[in-house]
Amino acid sequence: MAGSVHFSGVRTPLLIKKSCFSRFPSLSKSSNLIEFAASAVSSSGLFAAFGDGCRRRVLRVGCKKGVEAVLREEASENESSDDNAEKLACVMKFGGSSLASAERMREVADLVLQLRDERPVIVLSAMGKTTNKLLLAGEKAVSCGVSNASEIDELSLVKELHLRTVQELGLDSSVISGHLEELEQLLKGIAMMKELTLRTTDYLVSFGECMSTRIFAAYLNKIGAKARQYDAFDIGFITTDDFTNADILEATYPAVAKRLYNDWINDPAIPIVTGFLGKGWKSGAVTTLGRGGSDLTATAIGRALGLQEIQVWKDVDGVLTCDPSIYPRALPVPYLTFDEAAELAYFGAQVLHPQAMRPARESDIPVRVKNSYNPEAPGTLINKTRDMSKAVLTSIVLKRNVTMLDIVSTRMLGQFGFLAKVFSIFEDLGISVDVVATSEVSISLTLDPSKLWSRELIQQELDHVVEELEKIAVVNLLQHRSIISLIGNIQRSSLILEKAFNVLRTNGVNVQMISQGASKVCSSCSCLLIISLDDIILLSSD
Ligand SMILES: Nc1ncnc2c1ncn2[C@@H]1O[C@H](COP(=O)(O)OP(=O)(O)O)[C@@H](O)[C@H]1O
Ligand SMILES: N[C@@H](CC(=O)OP(=O)(O)O)C(=O)O
Repeated sequence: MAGSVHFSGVRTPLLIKKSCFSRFPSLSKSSNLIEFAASAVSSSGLFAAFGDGCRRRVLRVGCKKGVEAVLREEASENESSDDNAEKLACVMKFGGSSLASAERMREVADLVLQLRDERPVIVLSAMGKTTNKLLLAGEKAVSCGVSNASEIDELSLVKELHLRTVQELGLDSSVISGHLEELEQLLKGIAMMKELTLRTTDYLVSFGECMSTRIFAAYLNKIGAKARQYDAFDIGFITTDDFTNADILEATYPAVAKRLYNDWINDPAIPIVTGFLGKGWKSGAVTTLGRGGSDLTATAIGRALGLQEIQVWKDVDGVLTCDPSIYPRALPVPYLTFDEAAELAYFGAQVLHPQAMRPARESDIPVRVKNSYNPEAPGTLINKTRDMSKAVLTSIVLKRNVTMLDIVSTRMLGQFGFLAKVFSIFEDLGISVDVVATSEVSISLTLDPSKLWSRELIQQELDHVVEELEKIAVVNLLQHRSIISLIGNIQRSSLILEKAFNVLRTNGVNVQMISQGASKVCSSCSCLLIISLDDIILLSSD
């Protein structure tokens, strides 16, 4: 294959079904449009800065002049009244795996109190596997009939987990009973409509984070640590209206800073914020940031408040050399750059949300990945740069069940406009392209199903893509491929590839596509090898 290139960032917009939410009053949690919706789109890009006097902290604010002026004014007012007050200094995010039970909530509360001097903002995901259960409950509600909606197994499991947790923590069930009733009503509504839109899906899963944060805040208050619960969609997390995969808009940063900062100054209490959730700037409805999106909530808060450190607490000793479910002897990687971490996440490492590094990188705030089950472990520290002199291969990521297309032009050599036509087809169909390799007359690429949340591309969509491409090319569709991403030192890429190919050859595995992305500025590279599913099974068992 000649002239192989890698475009890791070629993305096309997601097609979104029109929602029927407005016809569904019982589902309409919040119909208010966001006050500063206009500033979200017409952001002036002006930046204001105010420091906290004693710390390396610059709050950069990209917003419309009006909001900016208000903020600056309030900041200076606040600064005069709180010169000696201690400011919020770090954000600690705990995922579902850290919050699976009452016992885990207690342990996380102990951890938060031990690190109280760091004056943290806490971001929480839903408890355990609640998000998956809510999604499944929603799917079942579509076809189970209104009278059966209350009996959906997953609803019972969610209720049971949350009520048991509340009881074991010695809290009053009123902390979440309203949410549980509303959740049941919502499932009945879905059953009645026999339809689950992306918008309703987001509203449905939001119950997980809304309940976990309420329980945790109530527990901290009960044990005498003053805490205050916040729903992210109520404190300024403004997003696009791309339900199930929304992007945070710039207006979020000043709004969140203003709300958390003012409350902290006026009446200090540990802020407990829902991860994963936002508010669509046009619809005013609850949105979510894509699976694992609480990591992004944490880094966005870090950037909004100009904090000193962002901590992401998981159930592993940091970012590991590969997925421990594939290779149990995987080791923690002590240091990573933002670019390496983003690359790792983008190519499928479940440990971090693909977009989470962006706010941290933009504001240059270190991110520490720690283990809530083993707080003593040093974890992984992610920064702008690191010493690469001894680095060879940093991490291996496996992405399974990838669809690959070989597209060969039916025209003569040297035809111009072929690539443009191919990509415009993907753009029109709203399908995201992942890895790309080209030669003079052909192009091989893989399709990224991640924008179509929690499901693979369906056969109908694939048939449609092939049909459109066949108008200009001969197309070969290959399903069930796997991408092995080798993330390592750009200076050692030949050594990395030599070793990788040695292993593959020894195991009789043929590589069907190869692509290397390298950035001259970030000194790391990612080599992507695409092989068949059978071969990956062979390699994993070896
Ligand atoms: N390279 C990797 N390093 C660390 N964990 C990984 C990696 N690849 C996959 N994982 C999986 O990611 C999980 C941690 O992420 P996640 O489940 O999202 O945590 P949480 O829900 O607490 O945010 C680990 O339990 C591990 O199985
Ligand atoms: N609860 C959401 C958001 C999230 O970030 O979860 P976690 O931190 O447990 O991966 C999800 O399951 O996707």
